[in-house]
Parts: sequence; C-alpha cells; structure tokens
Amino acid sequence: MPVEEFVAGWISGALGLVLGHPFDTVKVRLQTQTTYRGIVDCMVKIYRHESLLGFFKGMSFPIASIAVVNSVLFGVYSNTLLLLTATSHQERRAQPPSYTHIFLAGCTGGFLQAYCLAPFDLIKVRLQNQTEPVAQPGSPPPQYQGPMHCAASIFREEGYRGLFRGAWALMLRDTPTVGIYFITYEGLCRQYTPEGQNPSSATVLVAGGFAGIASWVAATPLDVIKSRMQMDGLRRRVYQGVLDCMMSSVRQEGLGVFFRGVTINSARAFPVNAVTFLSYEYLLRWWG
Ligand SMILES: CN(C)C(=N)NCCC[C@H](N)C(=O)O
Repeated sequence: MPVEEFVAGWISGALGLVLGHPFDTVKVRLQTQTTYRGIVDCMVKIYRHESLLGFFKGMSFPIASIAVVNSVLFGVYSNTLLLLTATSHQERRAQPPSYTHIFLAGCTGGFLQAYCLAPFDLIKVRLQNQTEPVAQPGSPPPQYQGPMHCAASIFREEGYRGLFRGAWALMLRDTPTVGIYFITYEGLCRQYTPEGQNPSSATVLVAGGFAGIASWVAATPLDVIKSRMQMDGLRRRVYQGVLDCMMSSVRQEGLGVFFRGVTINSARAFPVNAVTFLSYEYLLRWWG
C-alpha cells in the first residue's frame, strides 16, 4: 500500500487547517449561538471580548489530529482508487479514472475519516463555544481548561459514547460530500489541463478552492445539525437524534437554519482547500 499519500495528506491538511481555523471558530459560534447578528458582529465581539487568541480557541487538538484525519482521507481515497482502477497516483494523468470511481473512492475516504475525526471535532466545537475571555488572574476558570481536560470531562460525565456525540451526523455529512469534493477537484483540473499533463499551480489552486466551496455548501445543512448534536448533552439532553434535531431546528428557526454559516464556510473553504491540494500535489510530484 503506497504510504506517500498518507504523509502528503497530513502535511497539506495541517497547512490548510491553520489558515482556516479563525473562520471555523466564527462558523461554529454562528451555528450554535443566537447572540451574534452576523459574521462581522461575531468577529468584532470575539476580538473585543477574547482578543485575537479567541479565534484560535480549540486549534491545538485539530493540529494534533490532522495527522490521522487528513492522512486517512487522502490515503484511503488514493488507495481505494488504486483498488478500483489499478492505477497509482502518477499513472492517473495518463489513464484518468471514471467519475464514478472518483466519487466512490471519495465517499469511502469521507466515511472513514469521519470516524477518526468525530472525537477531535467534538472537543474542538466544545472549546470553540466557550465565550470566556482568555484566563486572567482571579477570573473563574472556563468549564473546559484545555483539550485534554475537555476530553476527560466528557468521558467522566457522558462516558465513552459521549466522545462520539454527533458522529452519525458527521458521517452523513462527510460521506457524500467528500465524494463531491474529489469529483469537483478532478473535473476542474481535467477541464483546464491538456490531456496527459499535470495541472498547473494556478489550476490546482482554483480547482482545490472550488472543490472546497462546492463540498462545504453541500455539507452545511448537516454541519449545522452535527454542531448542535455535539453541543447537546452539555447541560441537558435536548435532541433524541439526528432527525429530531433537524425537525426541532426547522420548527423553531425555519428552513434557513440549514444554511447557517454557509457564507463563512465557503470563505474558509476556498483558501484552506486551495493550499491543501497545492501542497498535496507538489509533495507527491516531489517524491514521485
Ligand atoms: C465538506 N467536507 C466535509 C470536506 N470537503 N471534507 C474534505 C476535507 C476538507 C478540508 N479539510 C476542510 O476542512 O475544508
């Protein structure tokens, strides 16, 4: 099994993650709290109340976990394509796989990465939702004092299964949308690259950016539900399951609830995935 894809997935994911985390914090707040009037209001309040560091809350764990999550995503995608089409990454420009194979490989990668991502994403969302300013002497400590404390508290209060709260919504979100992610990327690269050649850096940046936007627009409805399920159980259980969370969110806030955070999700998705695909492609060419 070729391992370069796993390593390239890890490095490229880490670069994209640092770039996108501030957008991600704003998105999670908008999806789960009703105190903000919009993106700008949320950014101003985070900055005033929590300083610049507020935007980077909950980042240390995703950075540590990206090694597992993104290498599983890209490694499983590429190795599933190898199983389906018997072509390696280097051979795929000369013998391009069909879109059905790309979609199936993407869905497989998305499904397996969601399982690895679930506990890390839960801890990130819980930490991002703490609105206390960064600790000052004499001020009461926030409920979670860091990622390990958060993980231990969830385990103590909600058990092992508590660490997988929201995992079903995450799998439903990621399985089809990661298929869409790779199809969009490959489709755009093929469109703007002469047959048999590698795509140029500009093509990779644009195709990666739009792959991010297309997949995140499709993912946003379940992303909202996932974030709410992850915050559920913090004080008391509100939702019985994914469907119940969908129904009661629509009942209370209308259909527009499914598009909460779609603008910030897309603004984040372009640079994150442009950088992720560019570094992934170049690392593989460099090692190839
Ligand atoms: C819509 N979804 C779930 C995706 N496209 N997932 C693939 C990876 C995305 C990248 N790490 C990011 O955080 O944007």
